[in-house]
Amino acid sequence: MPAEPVGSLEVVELRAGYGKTLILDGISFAVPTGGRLALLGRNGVGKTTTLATLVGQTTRHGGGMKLDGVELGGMNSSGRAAAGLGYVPQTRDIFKSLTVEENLVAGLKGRPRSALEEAYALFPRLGERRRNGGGELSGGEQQMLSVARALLGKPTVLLLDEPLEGLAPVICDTLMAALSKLDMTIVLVEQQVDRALDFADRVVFLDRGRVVHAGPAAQAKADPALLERHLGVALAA
Ligand SMILES: Nc1ncnc2c1ncn2[C@@H]1O[C@H](COP(=O)(O)OP(=O)(O)OP(=O)(O)O)[C@@H](O)[C@H]1O
Repeated sequence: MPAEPVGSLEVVELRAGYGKTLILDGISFAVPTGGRLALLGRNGVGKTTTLATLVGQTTRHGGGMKLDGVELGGMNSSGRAAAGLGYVPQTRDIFKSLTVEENLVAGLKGRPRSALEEAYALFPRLGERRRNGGGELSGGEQQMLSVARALLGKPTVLLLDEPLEGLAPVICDTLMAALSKLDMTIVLVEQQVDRALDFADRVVFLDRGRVVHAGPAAQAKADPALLERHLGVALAA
């Protein structure tokens, strides 16, 4: 019997924020199993808040979010991770005082140590640096470590918050090439709009906590007026 498809995400009329402050004002979107969604918008429109809400780090005021049909709203963060959500926050929260390998072990979640080879296969650089401290790594290496650690938990949906921030173009290339090999559902928040639209199959634009456009990524990339309207930028020709 074929395995059940897993990793479908559905967000319905989600309202959430920080304490009483409402930031997300009824957002809805869906990502099918294996889909790649770019979540874009100007600064401060609620992209990080959307990912943080999915993993249970904000106050939910209404609406819901389902992973493979199971409502996540009532679960705490570790329950959501166990349900299949992987999260790579903007802060790249690796342990700087631990080695690369120790950081990865912290992401194993009960899996055998041999699973570390998956991380080293995806990012050979981490294998070379396995005995270095997290604090000794370059920004790009720290980001690789942050992504690799999230992947070791075997998520079915990976949430990535601005993974390319502050990285040199050649490192961005390496990271995006590795992410492109992943066979899972991905939601990507990213300021590098052209790279995000190349990576994703669909895009959602947010503005002030609402969805203002949803559609195919390629179509958005070919529509400078749309990008200008929702991002205030035009892509280089
Ligand atoms: N911990 C917090 N407490 C209160 N308000 C917050 C908190 N974090 C973010 N906000 C506010 O929520 C709004 C949305 O912020 P969010 O970080 O989700 O935006 P964003 O679209 O990810 O923008 P950016 O690209 O700047 O990260 C902003 O007005 C921000 O000031």
